[in-house]
Amino acid sequence: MLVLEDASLGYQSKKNKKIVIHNLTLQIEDGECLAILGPSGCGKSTLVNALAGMLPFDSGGAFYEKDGLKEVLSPKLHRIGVIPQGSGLLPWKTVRENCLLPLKIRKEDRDREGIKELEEISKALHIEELLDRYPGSLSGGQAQRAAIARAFLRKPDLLLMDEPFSSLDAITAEEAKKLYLSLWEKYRVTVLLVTHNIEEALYLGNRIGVMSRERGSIQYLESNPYFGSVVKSNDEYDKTKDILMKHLL
Ligand SMILES: Nc1ncnc2c1ncn2[C@@H]1O[C@H](COP(=O)(O)OP(=O)(O)OP(=O)(O)O)[C@@H](O)[C@H]1O
Repeated sequence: MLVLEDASLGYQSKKNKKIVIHNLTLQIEDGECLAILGPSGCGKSTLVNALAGMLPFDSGGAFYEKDGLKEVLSPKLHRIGVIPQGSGLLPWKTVRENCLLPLKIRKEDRDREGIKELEEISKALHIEELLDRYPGSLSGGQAQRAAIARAFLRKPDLLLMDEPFSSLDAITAEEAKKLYLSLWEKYRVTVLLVTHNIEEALYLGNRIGVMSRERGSIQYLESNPYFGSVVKSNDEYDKTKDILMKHLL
């Protein structure tokens, strides 16, 4: 379980410190996807970067609890996967090398096992023909699916997704989300998804939180009956979207 306790952080300029996340507390259960919606500039990427270990918390912090043991969340101790808005693939490495790199870096080069799993995951994401290609020769949707493969191959303790489908056109994004979800259902990874897309949050989040711009606080839609369902439109669904939209404004 991921636990964020009274976490605050911000950016220091020459003149002052701008606090972006104020005393934020949240939990994500093992195998749960918490989708956080928030208006532009409310601090979604800042939160993701802090959880990925790229920005330090000023106070409070993030912890990973397993089997009664609570440790400070850290990329040194935990496998933290990130799927950013752009794929984040290294352009000078093939898709296969990109996918296996995180295992190599952490000396988790599970050789045959890793290679076999990569084959399975890339088949599930329909990218098995692309493994020896370089990212520059892929379409946006293909590159994003490669980034999903790379993240799942690590079997992350925590997967962070920052607007992972927002650079794709609607049809490509829908396909990539469907493939991601089928993989998530198989691996049951603990996920924090940040997005400004209400329908995406309703489709991919077991639970939805809305982050406000002013206080950095989060209001929750505790249960999400639309998780995993492609809903075109109906009164209840539209009402739920309206409620979320009101929190966002
Ligand atoms: N490196 C930085 N230095 C100073 N301020 C920053 C830096 N990065 C982000 N900010 C500021 O922190 C606030 C939160 O930014 P952040 O990128 O986390 O928001 P966001 O919710 O992800 O926005 P968006 O949805 O537009 O990507 C914004 O006001 C932004 O200008």
